[in-house]
Amino acid sequence: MRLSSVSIRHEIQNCQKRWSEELSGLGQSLKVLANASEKYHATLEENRKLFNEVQELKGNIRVFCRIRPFLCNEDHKSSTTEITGDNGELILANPAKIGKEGNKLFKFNKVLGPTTSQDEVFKDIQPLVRSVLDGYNVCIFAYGQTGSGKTYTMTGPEAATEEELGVNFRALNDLFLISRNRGDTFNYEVSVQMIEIYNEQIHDLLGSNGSEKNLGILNSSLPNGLAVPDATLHPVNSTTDVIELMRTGLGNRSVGATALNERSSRSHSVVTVHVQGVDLKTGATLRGALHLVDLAGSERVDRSAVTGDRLKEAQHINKSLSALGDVIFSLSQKTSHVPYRNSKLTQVLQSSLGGHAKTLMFVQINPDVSSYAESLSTLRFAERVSGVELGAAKANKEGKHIREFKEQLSLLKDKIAKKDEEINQLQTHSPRVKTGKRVDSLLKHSSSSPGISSLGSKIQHRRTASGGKAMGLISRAGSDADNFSEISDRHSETSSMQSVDDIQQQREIMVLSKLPEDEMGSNSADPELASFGYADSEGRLSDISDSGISMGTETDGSISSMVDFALFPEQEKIASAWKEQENAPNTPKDRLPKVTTRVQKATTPKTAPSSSVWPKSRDSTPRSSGKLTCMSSKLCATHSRYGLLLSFFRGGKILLLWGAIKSAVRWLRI
Ligand SMILES: Nc1ncnc2c1ncn2[C@@H]1O[C@H](COP(=O)(O)OP(=O)(O)OP(=O)(O)O)[C@@H](O)[C@H]1O
Repeated sequence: MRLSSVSIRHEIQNCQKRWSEELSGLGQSLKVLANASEKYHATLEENRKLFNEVQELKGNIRVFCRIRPFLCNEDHKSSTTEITGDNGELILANPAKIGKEGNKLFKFNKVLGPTTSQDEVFKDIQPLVRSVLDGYNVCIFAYGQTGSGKTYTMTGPEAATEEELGVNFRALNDLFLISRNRGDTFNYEVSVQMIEIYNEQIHDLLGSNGSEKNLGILNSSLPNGLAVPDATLHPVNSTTDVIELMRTGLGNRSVGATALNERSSRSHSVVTVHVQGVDLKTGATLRGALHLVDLAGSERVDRSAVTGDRLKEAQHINKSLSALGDVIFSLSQKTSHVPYRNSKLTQVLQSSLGGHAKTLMFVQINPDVSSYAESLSTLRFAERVSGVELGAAKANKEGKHIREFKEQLSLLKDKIAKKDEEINQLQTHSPRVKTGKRVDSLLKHSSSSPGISSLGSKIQHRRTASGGKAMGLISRAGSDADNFSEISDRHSETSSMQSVDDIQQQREIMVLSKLPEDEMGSNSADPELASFGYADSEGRLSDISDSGISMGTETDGSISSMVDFALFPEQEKIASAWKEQENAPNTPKDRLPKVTTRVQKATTPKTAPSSSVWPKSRDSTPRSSGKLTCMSSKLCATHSRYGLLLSFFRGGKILLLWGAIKSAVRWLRI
């Protein structure tokens, strides 16, 4: 008995030993497993991050799917959606099909379940919002059927508590917070615009006189990111400012009651936050814009049981959303033409959908069984959106000088636009202009060389080496003529008084003719043109005067016919004049300028100022010689033909007057 008890004890001890050894072995392998699983999770997390980074580099539109909770009046038991883990996967189950057959799997950047709070939603998009302060353009928009929670996500419910505030408020709050924190290095200015697109019309929601006016959209947004420049831009400095503005804006939104959602907004609302930051050290500027878009509900017209105005609204909404779909589709197909212009919505969002912006879409889902069809089409649309690559986002950073140049450029563009407007007004007021398109082109031509650009051309032509000074002089005369015609066209052509500007222009031409030889470029390639430079002012006065007269006699002798011819050259007249030129006995055909346009045909034979302007030609060749024509065509090709013609004509008028005064004085002396 004793022996057997000892052996049993030994056995037990051995067993215990083996167990403890096995246990420690198990423990070690468990540790290895735990390590492996930890690594696996870390790798998964890293994979997700890398995937996001790749998407960011490609510039993919990020898609977050948010499923709203059941409302009181909905059947809580039957949901069409099932979230599988936190990897962005979502299963949509078809209530008509039982089992796996009816399940459809969708994958997005993130799926937010019905219990996700507003704060959690914002945390996920916070980095995106903050990048606005680094000069990026960001667009966040909510898409989904009516009543799926778009307004809840973007703005929050009516009379929201602090926890219920939506993305709009939180984003602006966050921007204020960060901009204040960066106060030592950056000076930020934040301003807000709020518009709505209702029945394809754009209304300002923050305007003082309501949202009645229909605003226009720019084809490409201004450097400051404004696509709708006429919408009121409110500077904001605090959260209270923002809340005030949002209230005003929301109050102005078009709201109608549909059978689906009592508080259903029937318009797309776009809140744009413009941020401009100046680096206090370098003076460089950062410009970012954040578009927060609450789209109107996508709905099947039959389901919302609407008629009349509401039906019209629904049709407009669906049309603009399908235009959005077309844009998304062509972006994902990388087609050369993207149909942005098919709707106001796509026009407003153009810079965020096709530019180097960061774009995120909240796809809102109503989990109710009755909404299965809408949920399916919404998720399919979202899947297509997530495949769109916009290209890597780019920050809008500008050095101090570039900013200044850009400002100057936009000022100059403004001036040009104003001049064009003035010309257009004059065109409509002048009875003469109604008759011909040619005047259009004439005026446009002169408007396209405003004072500043012609100033540039003056300097440039003065320095022209190959053409010599004479050419430069002619060029200058040409560019001056452009200005001249522009200025004087504002006044009546038949006005008895010449404007001071006209006289000054003529004086300028004369002063230039007196420039010293070295500046004139005596080694001019074209002696005939160079000789122009030597003409004394007196001589040129009479020359120009002659030219005016001879131009008149070439038509029918009357000044009015001369003007008519210059402005409205008839086809046959031009053709016959041109034929005459060609058939002239002393005209070598190869020296005739090639006629490429009607305008040139019209002006060339007539613009050829009489030979007296060109001393050598007067002596050696007949007026209609090929040489002269060639010279005049050179002149014409270099500069505004019409402008020059008018300039000579007007010069002729002044000098005619001047000549008359001189002879009167002489006659009195005699
Ligand atoms: N996440 C959520 N938590 C609680 N309630 C929600 C949530 N999402 C939406 N709701 C509620 O659902 C209803 C409809 O939401 P909401 O008005 O935001 O829909 P919508 O998609 O903007 O509709 P519409 O297209 O007509 O503007 C509201 O009563 C809202 O409070």
